[in-house]
Amino acid sequence: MNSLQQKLSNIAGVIVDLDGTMAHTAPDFQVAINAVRRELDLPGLSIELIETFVGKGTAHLVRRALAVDLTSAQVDVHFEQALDRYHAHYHAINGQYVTIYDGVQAGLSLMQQKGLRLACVTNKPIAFAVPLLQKLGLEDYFEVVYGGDSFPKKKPDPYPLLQVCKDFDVPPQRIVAIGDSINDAQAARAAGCWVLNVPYGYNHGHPIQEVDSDGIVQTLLEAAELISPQS
Ligand SMILES: O=C(O)COP(=O)(O)O
Ligand SMILES: [Mg+2]
Repeated sequence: MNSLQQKLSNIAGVIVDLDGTMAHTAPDFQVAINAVRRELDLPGLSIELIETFVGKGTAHLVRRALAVDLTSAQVDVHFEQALDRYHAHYHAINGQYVTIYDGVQAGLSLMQQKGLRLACVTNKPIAFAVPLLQKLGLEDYFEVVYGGDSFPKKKPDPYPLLQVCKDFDVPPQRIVAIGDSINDAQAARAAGCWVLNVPYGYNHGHPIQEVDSDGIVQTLLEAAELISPQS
């Protein structure tokens, strides 16, 4: 057993992030953001740029997408309506252009077979998160799902992760959080959970190797192979 496997033993539950970890959702974000920008007579943005805005919730995404060419005073003027329009556009397409990353179903299935309890904690609004999980056929893996608006605080605040620990009635050191961004790692560290990062998602344009975590796994299946409920 290597030292990472040792750390990830005696685990009771796993908290999995959604955008950039289970699902490549940036194409949906691009369609909805560019629809809002079109209504404001602004040109479309590339998926690569939009990916750097993902991970801190919808309000952050919309603000950053407006700030590409508007001053901060102009962003303030347009923000509320742009957010409303974004919600409408996103609602209309949620999941349409999304793909699941390799190893997600296999990883979640193996975690379940090992007796690990599963929660999904995302910064995506809960009204979008649950239908997306349903559409992708992933909803049944999770005992609980929390969105960025489920509580007054979202990742990188530890609050939603600590709530899962309470729900499962297990201490944070028996929980592993898995995510694609520094938000997931900071929330896990602050909660006292273990944290694994995946390298294929959206880390605000920064290499995932710069993030303080317990390890990087290539897929959720690799994570599932490392994590064990036995000490
Ligand atoms: O909506 C977002 O900002 C992304 O959310 P997630 O990476 O926490 O799933
Ligand atoms: Mg993410």
